Amino acid sequence: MSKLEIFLESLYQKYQPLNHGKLARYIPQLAKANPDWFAICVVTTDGREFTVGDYTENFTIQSISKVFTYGMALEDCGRDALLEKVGVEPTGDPFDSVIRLDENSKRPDNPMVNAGAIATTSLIKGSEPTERLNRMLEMFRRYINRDVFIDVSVFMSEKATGHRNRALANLLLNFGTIEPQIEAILDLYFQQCALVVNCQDLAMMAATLANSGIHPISKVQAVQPNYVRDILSVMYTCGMYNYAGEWAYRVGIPAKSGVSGGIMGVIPERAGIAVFSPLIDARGNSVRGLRVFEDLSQEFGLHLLDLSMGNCHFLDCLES
Ligand SMILES: NC(=O)CC[C@H](N)C(=O)O
Repeated sequence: MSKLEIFLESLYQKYQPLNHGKLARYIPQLAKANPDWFAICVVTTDGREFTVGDYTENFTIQSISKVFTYGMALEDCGRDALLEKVGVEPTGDPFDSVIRLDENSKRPDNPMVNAGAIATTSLIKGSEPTERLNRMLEMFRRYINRDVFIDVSVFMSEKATGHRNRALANLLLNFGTIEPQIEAILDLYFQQCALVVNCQDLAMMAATLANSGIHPISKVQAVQPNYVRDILSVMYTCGMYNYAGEWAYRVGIPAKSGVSGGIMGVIPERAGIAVFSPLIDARGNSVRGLRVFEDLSQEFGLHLLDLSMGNCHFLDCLES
């Protein structure tokens, strides 16, 4: 067994008993998750996979989707046009906050909070909703390398209860940031959040970003390489919501979390890492996920600054 496999197994044993945190309840379907689910996956940029726990368990991707639709909007509109609509400034506020939107008016701070993500999704090109949805699914397919689908009950559940996101969309419309078809825009946003993935998929998606946008197995270019740095920059500064600063300090990995309990991290040129465990803290980040990433970063020198200072020993840990 490689050092990495041994370490992943020990992390699983160490944190499985940790049952702090709560299931997300504000989307009723998410409350049906099993609080014991726990998986860790690492996929290297050359396609080697290391897994432990419930790594084939399906869940909806939720906010982690924001990373990928941001990449798609960059391709569809270009960097400058997108920057005019959505900034790249961390907020320090909860992911669904309306406060800064009202203060700044017109331009949401960044694409990783809900306001910015809804504005980003509104920029995806296509002549009508089905075409936009199909283009989005096609984009996700390039990262996952198999057919993809949407969990209709989670989608309907969020559509029926997502009043806060609807309020954000109305504010964005009021400021002229998005077009008037807000129900169609929200549908596409809720659909992207309801994309079904497992932990292994997430690690593969992260490994694709780590590999300049090329899927490690299929070798398909999932996103143009010149946008990968933009994507990783906003993940690094804004991906963990109002924990982003502490995350950069303690973990130092460009990452994104979602309320269904996933966290995906990118180690440039080396690997993608994903953890899935649905118990989340008050900020919406997986409790076990945070611990696992902290330990992995410490153990193998995965902090971006460790990488640039030559203190990373990730490649050694792949050896037996
Ligand atoms: N943080 C999240 O994962 C939030 C995603 C959720 N669909 C929402 O928009 O509220």
